Amino acid sequence: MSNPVVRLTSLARNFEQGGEVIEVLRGVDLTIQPGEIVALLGPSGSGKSTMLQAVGLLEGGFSGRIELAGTDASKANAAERTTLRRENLGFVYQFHHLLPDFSAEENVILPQLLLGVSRSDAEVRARELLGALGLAHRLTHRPSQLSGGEQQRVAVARALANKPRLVLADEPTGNLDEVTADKVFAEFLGLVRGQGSSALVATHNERLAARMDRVVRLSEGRLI
Ligand SMILES: Nc1ncnc2c1ncn2[C@@H]1O[C@H](COP(=O)(O)OP(=O)(O)OP(=O)(O)O)[C@@H](O)[C@H]1O
Repeated sequence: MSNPVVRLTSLARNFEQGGEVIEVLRGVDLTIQPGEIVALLGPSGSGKSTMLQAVGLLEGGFSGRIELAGTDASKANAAERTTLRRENLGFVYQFHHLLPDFSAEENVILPQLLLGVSRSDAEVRARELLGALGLAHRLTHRPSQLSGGEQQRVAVARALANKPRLVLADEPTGNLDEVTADKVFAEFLGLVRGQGSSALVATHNERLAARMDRVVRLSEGRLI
């Protein structure tokens, strides 16, 4: 059997605020298998974003073990973490974080070039993804010329461009009205499933959570 995509063991994180220590994560254990789509629920401030930042290897300060595709990322140096991130992960946030001076297509091409994909292959992939998301007519638009739903679709295409083993999504449709959020989320899930990626999706939305394969909840620093 192949390695789990992620294995977290006793993941913990404290923050210090005004001399007081807040234990946000107090020993999180989680294993995600290839192709599994997991909803991460929890009240505001429970540590969902903190947990995604740990798995995304975006911040230090954590204790415990983070394994990505069989590699112990907790021991990796900064350069190794960057490589692990590029080769394994895709990110979608509540706000699109697209590069404002680049077109929709360029925003989806760039992460592929960073991984060494040829420009022509990257263009084919960008058009395939943007086409599947109904944006074939928006390739040359810049983010500011797109609607909120279109911007999030481009962000989804960018996250999936390199067929990451794991997509980390933090309230990916939290900034959209309900109807658009439902549509974009369905498209996101369809594409993630279609390419066999796994996903860990932080959300407040129980309705969206119910569409995923498994739901985990953060409560008092642990998963229940
Ligand atoms: N850099 C930081 N310094 C100090 N405290 C922090 C820092 N980052 C997060 N926290 C605290 O950690 C707790 C968890 O924050 P986090 O953003 O992970 O929660 P969340 O579950 O994602 O919340 P939300 O649903 O509102 O986005 C909060 O109490 C927050 O104030």
